[in-house]
Amino acid sequence: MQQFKESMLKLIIETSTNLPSDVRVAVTKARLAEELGNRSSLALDTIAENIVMAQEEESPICQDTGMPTFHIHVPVGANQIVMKKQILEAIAEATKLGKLRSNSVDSLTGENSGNNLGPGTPVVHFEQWERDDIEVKLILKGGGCENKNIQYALPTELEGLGKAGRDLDGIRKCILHAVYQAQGQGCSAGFIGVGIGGDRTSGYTLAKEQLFRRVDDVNPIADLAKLEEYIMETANHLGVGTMGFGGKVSLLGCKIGVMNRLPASFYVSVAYNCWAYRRLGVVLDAQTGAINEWQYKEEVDAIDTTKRQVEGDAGTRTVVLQAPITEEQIRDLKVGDVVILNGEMHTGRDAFHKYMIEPEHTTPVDLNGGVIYHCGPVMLQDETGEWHVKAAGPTTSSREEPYQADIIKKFGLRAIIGKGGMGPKTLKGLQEHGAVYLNAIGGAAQYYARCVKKVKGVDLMEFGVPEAMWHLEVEGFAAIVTMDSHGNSLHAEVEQESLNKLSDFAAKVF
Ligand SMILES: O=C(O)C[C@H](O)C(=O)O
Ligand code: SF4
Repeated sequence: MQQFKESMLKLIIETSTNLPSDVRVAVTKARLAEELGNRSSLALDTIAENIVMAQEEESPICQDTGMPTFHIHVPVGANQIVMKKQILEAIAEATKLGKLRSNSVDSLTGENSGNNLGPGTPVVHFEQWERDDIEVKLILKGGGCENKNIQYALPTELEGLGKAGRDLDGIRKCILHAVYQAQGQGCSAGFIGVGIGGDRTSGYTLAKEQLFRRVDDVNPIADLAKLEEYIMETANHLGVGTMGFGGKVSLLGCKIGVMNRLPASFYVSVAYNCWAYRRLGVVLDAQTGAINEWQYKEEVDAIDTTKRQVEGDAGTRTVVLQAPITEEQIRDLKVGDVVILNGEMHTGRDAFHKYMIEPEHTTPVDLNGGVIYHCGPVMLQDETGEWHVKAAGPTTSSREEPYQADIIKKFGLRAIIGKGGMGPKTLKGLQEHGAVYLNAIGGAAQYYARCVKKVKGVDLMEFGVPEAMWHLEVEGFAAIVTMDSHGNSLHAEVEQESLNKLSDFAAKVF
């Protein structure tokens, strides 16, 4: 097993940087299906470019490299203790190389372990089988889409769909609702794994196991094959679109599994995975640990990175801004404008907002007219001590909803960049204080990393790398105004429209 650790390191790096072939095919299909010239198609262009960049640079597709979860099949008698130890070493090594973000945080103290190791991280499941080789599958599922997982207990009442009973039709309603409630926050268009039955824990496990199925397989259970097909067709009528921008494609894959349940419980558990659906597998020689075969890696057509939309399509206006920004410049912006940002921006996410809301705390730099980017980047420090951005896409903004309006006021911010949109309190704050919300393309971590020309410094490092306040000099950072200073929110609009469409599917189908 002398090559096992090296094989695991290869698997981790490939999974983080090189999207599986079936997922690439699904993204390409989405680009062809989306209406040319709309915002979702623009976002898909960026996603396609990002996928290719990540592979070329061997850098993380998305900065959130997720919870590394291994599913391993071993022959009887294989030494699982040694394998687990080497997996942990490979995880720490991949983190040091900037292929994984340090993502393991002490839930009580908030301390980041720095190497992706800690209680519960990574997740490693072993199972024995009768073959004499080893199979290791790995999924890197990020936190934003994990937050959009949902578990239903039937019977229940669902907004837009009414009663969902303990039958196939009730299950159908739960799954449609799951896609609706995710909106763009889990970086749609996503993939869902569904677990019917089990208990609260095994139901979710079953749902997550579905994510190891191939996007193009056909469910062996006829009823579920029919349901999967129905969901794929119907969910794409909800109009959520890529990033929740509205559009024809909201779902890229749906896989449903079933297990028995207790008489009193009927769970439908849904695991939502973003478009950055990073999972690969390898088959290893059990003696040497060498890789004999890769899974989910077929020859497929290269991702076409030709822009399918040109600026100015669909009446899109492009505005170039240099930070710091004036109130007048902000008041001029409307939902739908594309902003190209140059100058300085500062990252600030969960720990930053919670800390800065306290009256006695202030930022180490002047933020008047400034830009806060909801982002937890992957960073590497060179021998001279200089920091470099390895991946830097946006994180889900809605988590900052309780704080954002007050933070805008307290520091005189003019722009907030994130993804998935924010709620009514922030919208009101933007209007009152003359600020704007810009939606960057979730998961496009290489695309945005390229816009960072210099890391000017870092503060609040005690929060750990993803949560620290990074001061970045950017050039050509493109994002779309989705909430303006006049009370308009594209997110509120798309959510309402998709709820209306959801109610079109309330009638019994199965
Ligand atoms: O933690 C992150 O960087 C992003 C997260 O996966 C999210 O989708 O919000
Ligand atoms: S930022 Fe988006 S693409 Fe990245 S892990 Fe989170 S949900 Fe997935």
